[in-house]
Amino acid sequence: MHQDNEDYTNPPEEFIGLSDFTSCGSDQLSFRAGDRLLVHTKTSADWWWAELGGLCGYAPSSYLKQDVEDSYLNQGVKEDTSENTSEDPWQDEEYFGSYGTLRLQLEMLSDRARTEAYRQVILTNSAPLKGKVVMDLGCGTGVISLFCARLAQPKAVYAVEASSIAEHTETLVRQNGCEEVVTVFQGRAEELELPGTVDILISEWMGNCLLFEFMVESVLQARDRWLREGGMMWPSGASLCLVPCQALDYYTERMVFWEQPYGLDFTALQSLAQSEFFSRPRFSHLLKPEDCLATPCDVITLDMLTLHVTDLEKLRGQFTFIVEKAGTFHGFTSWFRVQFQSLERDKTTLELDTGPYSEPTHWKQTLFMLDGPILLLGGETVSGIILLHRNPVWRRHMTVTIQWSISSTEETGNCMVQSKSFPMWR
Ligand SMILES: NC(=[NH2+])NCCC[C@H]1O[C@@H](n2cnc3c(N)ncnc32)[C@H](O)[C@@H]1O
Repeated sequence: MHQDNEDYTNPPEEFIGLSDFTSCGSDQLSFRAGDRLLVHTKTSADWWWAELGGLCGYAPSSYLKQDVEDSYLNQGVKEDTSENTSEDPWQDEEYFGSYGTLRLQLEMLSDRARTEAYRQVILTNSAPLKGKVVMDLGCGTGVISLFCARLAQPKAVYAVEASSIAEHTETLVRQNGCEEVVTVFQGRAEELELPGTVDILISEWMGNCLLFEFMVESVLQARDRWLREGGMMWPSGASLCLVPCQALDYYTERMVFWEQPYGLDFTALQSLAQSEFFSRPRFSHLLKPEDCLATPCDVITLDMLTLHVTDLEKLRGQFTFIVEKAGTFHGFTSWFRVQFQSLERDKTTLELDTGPYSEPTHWKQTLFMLDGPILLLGGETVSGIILLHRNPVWRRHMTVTIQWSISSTEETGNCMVQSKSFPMWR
C-alpha cells in the first residue's frame, strides 16, 4: 500500500478522523475516530491520499477534520480565540433575526399540514391535558399555545420565543382571551427561568433533512432542565426517511441545458454546473411519487425522551433498497416523519409525514444529486449508509455523507462503493 515514489512536495498536514472509516477497496485507508492521519495529497475534493501507521491509501475528506491546534502550531501562531471569535458558532443574530420577520412565521402558519397536525394533537389529547403545565418551545406567534388554551384546559402554558416576534405574541394571547393560561417568555430557552417544571414539552423544531438548524439541541436542553420525570415530549419520536429517485427535470434544467443553448455548445460549463448545483443538498425539492425508484425506508429514528445532545454529533443509518422499476438513478431524496404519542395509554399515536405520499409541507423534501445519472433496469439492490456529521464549529450545520453500492443479480463481481458528501451548508 505504501507508495515510495510519491512526490510529497508539500509537507503533509495532520488531520483527525471524525469517525471510523472502513476501507471498501484495496486503495482505501481504514481508520478510527480520533486517529491522526498525515494527508500528503488532496487528490480530489472527496478523496485524499493519506498515511497512517506506515500504510497509505485514499481517505474520504468528509471524515477528516483539521487539527486546529496543530495548524496554529504549524503557523507558529497561537491566537487566543476567546476574545476574537468574530462570529457566533450558532449564528443566533441572523437565525433569530429571520424568525423575527412575518415572512417565515407566515410560511409556517400557512403550512396547513404542519399546523393542523399540531392542532389535532392538542384536540385529541384535550381531556388528559386538563390541569397540566405545557412548555411551547419556539412558540413564534404562539399558535400552538393558543391551541392548548382554546382546545383544552391546561393549568398553564409557557410560550417561549427568542426572536422579536415575541413582542407581538403577548398581544395575540390577550386578543384571543388566553392571558389567564398562556405566559410569553421572550428569550432563548437555554437562558430563561420558568416558574417550574412542565408536564409536556411541545415544539415544532424540525428543519430540512430533520436536523438542519439543530434547534433540536435547544429542545433536548430544555427537556433535561424543565420536563418532569414521566413527562411527554411532543414530538415523541422522529424518523429520517430516504429513497433513491429520479430527478430528470432538475437534471435537465441544471445539466443538460448546457449541451446546446441557442444552438451553441456550452458543455465546457458542465463541470462547474455539477459543483455549483449538485455538491450541496437541494432544499424544497418536490419529489413526485412516480420518481421513487424503490420503497422509501427510515434510515435514522430518534426517541425524543432518551436522545442525548452528544448523539447529535454523528448519526448513522443503513439502507437496502430493491429497485422496483427501470429508471434513471439521479440521486437520493430525504424527508422526515414525527410522531406524537398519546397522553393516554394505548390511544393512537398521531404522525406528521412530510414525504412525497403526503400533503406537501413548507419543508417539501431534500434532494441529494449524484455526480452523474445511473441507468437502472429494475431488480438491482442499492445498499449503503448515510452519515449526518454535525459541523464541529458552525453548530447549526452538518454534512450528509451517503455511501452506496449497486448490485444486480446478473453481476457477480464485487460492486463498487460510491460515496458523496453534501455540506449543509458549511
Ligand atoms: N421548525 C423550525 N426549523 N423552525 C420553526 C420554529 C422555530 C421558532 O423557534 C424559535 N426558537 C428556536 N430556537 C429557540 C430557542 N433556543 N429559544 C427560544 N426560541 C427558539 C425561533 O425563533 C422560531 O420562532
